[in-house]
Amino acid sequence: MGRYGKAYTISNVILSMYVTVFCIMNRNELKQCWQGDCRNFGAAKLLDMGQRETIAGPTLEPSTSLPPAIEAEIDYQPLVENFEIWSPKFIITGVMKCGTGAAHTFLGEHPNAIPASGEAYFFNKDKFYTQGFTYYRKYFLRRYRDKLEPFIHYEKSPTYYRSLTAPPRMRHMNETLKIVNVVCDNVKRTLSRYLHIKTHTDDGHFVHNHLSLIGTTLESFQVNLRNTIKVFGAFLEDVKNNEGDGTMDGLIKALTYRFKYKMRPFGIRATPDKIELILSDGFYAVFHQYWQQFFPDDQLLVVDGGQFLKTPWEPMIEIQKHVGLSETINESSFVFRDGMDVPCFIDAQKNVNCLGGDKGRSLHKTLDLDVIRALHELYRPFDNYFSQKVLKRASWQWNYGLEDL
Ligand SMILES: Nc1ncnc2c1ncn2[C@@H]1O[C@H](COP(=O)(O)OS(=O)(=O)O)[C@@H](OP(=O)(O)O)[C@H]1O
Repeated sequence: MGRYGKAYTISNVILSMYVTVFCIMNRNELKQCWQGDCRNFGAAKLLDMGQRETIAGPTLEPSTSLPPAIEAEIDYQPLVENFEIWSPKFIITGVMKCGTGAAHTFLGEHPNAIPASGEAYFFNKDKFYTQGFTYYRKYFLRRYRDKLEPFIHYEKSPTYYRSLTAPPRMRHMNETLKIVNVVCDNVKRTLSRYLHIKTHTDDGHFVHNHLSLIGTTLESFQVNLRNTIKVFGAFLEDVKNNEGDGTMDGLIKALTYRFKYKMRPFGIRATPDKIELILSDGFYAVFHQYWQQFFPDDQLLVVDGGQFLKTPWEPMIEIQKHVGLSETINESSFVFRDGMDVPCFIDAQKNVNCLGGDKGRSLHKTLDLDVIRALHELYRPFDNYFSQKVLKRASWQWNYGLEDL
């Protein structure tokens, strides 16, 4: 072989090495790697091929529109072996007290769905996330004899929906993950949340005495709530006019900024009135738009949790379709048992599965009419913005406490 022949062979080898590397990495990965950041190098492909026990993350570029402090907090954990097999394919992310337990329990009756063994709070609590995916995997090791292949794992932790770290961390875990968010009438949610805090403070389950800050009885809670609604309403008006442009759009944008920077009314430290924290948990539009930064709309399902009390098959059919399960659970899967005013699951052998005793606290309690009205007034523009502008669907028919008027 002559001098030119040798040079031709060497340049062909270099070219084919370059083409191979380029095929493994996408254009962005390559560019980043040239610039010295090779964390993303073929990570997803290595995972598919199962070549290493742990792989370096993240598989996706971090979002560009997060405050630097949050970017730093995300701290992606490496994925682990056999991840494709055990990891959840969908997650119920909230909303706390909206019927997430009903969604989780009823889905657990599906022959191809395997629930996690508890609420993991893995993606929003650093003390769990920093233990890595080996720790998270433990939630999915339980064996179910009655489940059929192919099965899919799922998890629910009802406070993921309002977390800054959960969406990017989940996307890092699996960019095709399906999300289910159960929202509900904020007036009933406020009552349920109070009763939840009261029960768990009284039984010593909660370490901090939140109850003393919001009202030790339902009566005193309502006295405080009346005052908070007034002060909070004025605060929101200020934000709308001074930080937004006086419109609802502007208010939502300003609140989104406040959410991302953990300011009042979202940051625990920045919000001295703890009732405001309960109320801002109902600004679903703010949270949902944040999730939209990380997942496409067709992976984000929102259902009305109020339906779990009357027609649970409706949200169940929507959820099964969304996560790719057969529509096994339908109207015939539910029964209203004598003496119980909530639907329970009934299987082919006539076994009945009702939700545990800590669900249904709010069903025989209510708030005073003036409080109900004031809360509806506060939430109506937010709920309408969420349904019409964000989800592009008809308004929710939320009128808790006003049904018979
Ligand atoms: N079928 C059925 N059976 C029992 N309870 C039902 C059902 N469907 C919805 N609900 C309502 O769900 C409320 C609890 O919501 P969550 O499960 O999301 O609560 S939690 O965040 O997990 O603590 C719970 O709120 P409370 O009434 O305040 O307990 C119920 O009203």
